[in-house]
Amino acid sequence: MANPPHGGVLKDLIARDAPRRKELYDEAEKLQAIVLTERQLCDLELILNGGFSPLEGFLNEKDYNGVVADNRLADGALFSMPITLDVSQQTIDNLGIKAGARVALRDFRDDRNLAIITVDDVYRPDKQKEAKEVFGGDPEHPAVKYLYETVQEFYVGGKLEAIDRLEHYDYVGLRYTPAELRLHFDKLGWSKVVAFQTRNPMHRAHRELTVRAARARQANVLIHPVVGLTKPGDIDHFTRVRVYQALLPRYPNGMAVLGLLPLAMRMGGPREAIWHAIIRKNHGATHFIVGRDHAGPGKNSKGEEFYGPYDAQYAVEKYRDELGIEVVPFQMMTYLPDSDEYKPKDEVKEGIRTLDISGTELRKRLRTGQEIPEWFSYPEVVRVLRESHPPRSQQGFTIFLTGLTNSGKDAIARALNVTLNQQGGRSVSLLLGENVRSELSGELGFSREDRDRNIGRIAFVASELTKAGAAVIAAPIAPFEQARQHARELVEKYGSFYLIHVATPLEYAEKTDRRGIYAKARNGEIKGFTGVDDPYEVPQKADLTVDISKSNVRTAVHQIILLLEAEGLLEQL
Ligand SMILES: Nc1ncnc2c1ncn2[C@@H]1O[C@H](COP(=O)(O)OS(=O)(=O)O)[C@@H](OP(=O)(O)O)[C@H]1O
Repeated sequence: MANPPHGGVLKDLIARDAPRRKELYDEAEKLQAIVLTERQLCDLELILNGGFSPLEGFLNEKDYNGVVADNRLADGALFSMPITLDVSQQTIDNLGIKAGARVALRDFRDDRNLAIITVDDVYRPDKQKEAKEVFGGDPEHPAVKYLYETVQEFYVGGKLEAIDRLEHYDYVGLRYTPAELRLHFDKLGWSKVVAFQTRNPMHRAHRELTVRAARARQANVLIHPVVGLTKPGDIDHFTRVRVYQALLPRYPNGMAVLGLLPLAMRMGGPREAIWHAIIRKNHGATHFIVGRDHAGPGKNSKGEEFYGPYDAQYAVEKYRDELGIEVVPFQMMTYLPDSDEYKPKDEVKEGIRTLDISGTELRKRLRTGQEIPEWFSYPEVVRVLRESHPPRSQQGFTIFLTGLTNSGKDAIARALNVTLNQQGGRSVSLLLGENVRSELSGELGFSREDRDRNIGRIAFVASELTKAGAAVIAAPIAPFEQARQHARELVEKYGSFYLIHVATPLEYAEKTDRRGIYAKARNGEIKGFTGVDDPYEVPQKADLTVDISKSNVRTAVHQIILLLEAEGLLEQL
């Protein structure tokens, strides 16, 4: 038998309300609806399927206050994370949200009504208190930032009735609800299950750790990775799930099961560890691994940890009797090359050689294509990671040339296009200012606002192409620093961005202008022309500055190629 859920009863609202589904569906069609955000949707899914038992809805003020202050719902039950439905004053007014009202909760992805909330109360949370008590208060903590920057001013509390489950289109077969997982364990005859939480790829150390934890208790393993929302910058869940799938056959004798958890993490360290344990208990696990710095968000900008390395372990220890799931505290595993085995760090005798590869080092090796040794990970796992992290020579990038009309930026862009095509290995996209203007920005003029919009479009296209692995060459005037910076930020989400300032002086650009465009600007035929009667902000930190009046197009292209070469972006021929 699987572990009893938190509070004794699995609050599987989907199953509970199934007989009334049609009735609720029809009612919701006539109700006002709150369209849920991504995080609210994740929370809703785990309320509806019982993953957050004993919750049956979003917290009302009494429960919220108890959870924030004391890790307790109003009835005294242990619960450590405030699960709240935040709305703006405008939404409250528009939808007429007040105590007693029934409001539909809608999925923004497909406009389906998933539940009805009967409103208990609408209240204004003390965000400062929530930030401090729940997350420790550091304004740089991602959940605190989210609380201040994204969460609306009011919370709506109330119980839910379930209309339907959320639709998923990825890894459907691995998305077990708590009830499904419990049934699965029953079918397998598993009575002891050690759950392992992760938001990262798993390697040999994790496999050794989980097998060790299970063997010591004659238990099985639930690999229970988070696929809802994790920390920005984490490896995407698509890649991670392929990693877990590749790792699974490495467990002895079918010891482990893989199930995906649609949780929106808060990176709340100790609070999060208690919450995670409750969630795993609800999914039927009897044991839960809590490692070093469990669910911690790393360091703040001053280099300080948000939590102590073992704060999460102390927190679960404090509530061990009430938790009803045995917490397995774990040290970091380290590799002992002389005996070719993994051991928890605290069990390694002094003087014994150990080897580790940090997350940063791993990312570097993936980026550069450097070897990842077999003692660290399995070849099939590394293969999956390499597919999603091609070496620099196969990654996309954007060369963003900025400068005055006839500065030579277009000639450099065209010549670079030819040079990169000759090199091969990537598709090359050329976004010349005038082409973008005719194909994408036909309705825009040359006011600051329109220019920003134009650069915004170029940045969007460049970032999408960079994501797809292309070499992008953009050559608009882009006279404003802010818009160029925005373009950099957008592209750098997916690849490298290089700002090339074509700093050919105005006099030269004007003197050599065979199209007569400067003449038109001078005699007033074209108004607000950059360099003539409209400003050009000189880039503060260009990656390269070239000047056609002093050298030539060939030299400029060569300099750019050398830059790309030095960055490892060009195939080593
Ligand atoms: N008022 C005014 N100011 C500046 N440029 C003007 C203007 N009117 C038309 N043009 C011609 O439009 C071409 C494309 O400009 P951009 O899209 O690169 O400008 S911006 O980056 O949006 O500011 C640009 O050509 P290239 O510089 O050759 O691309 C200009 O010649």
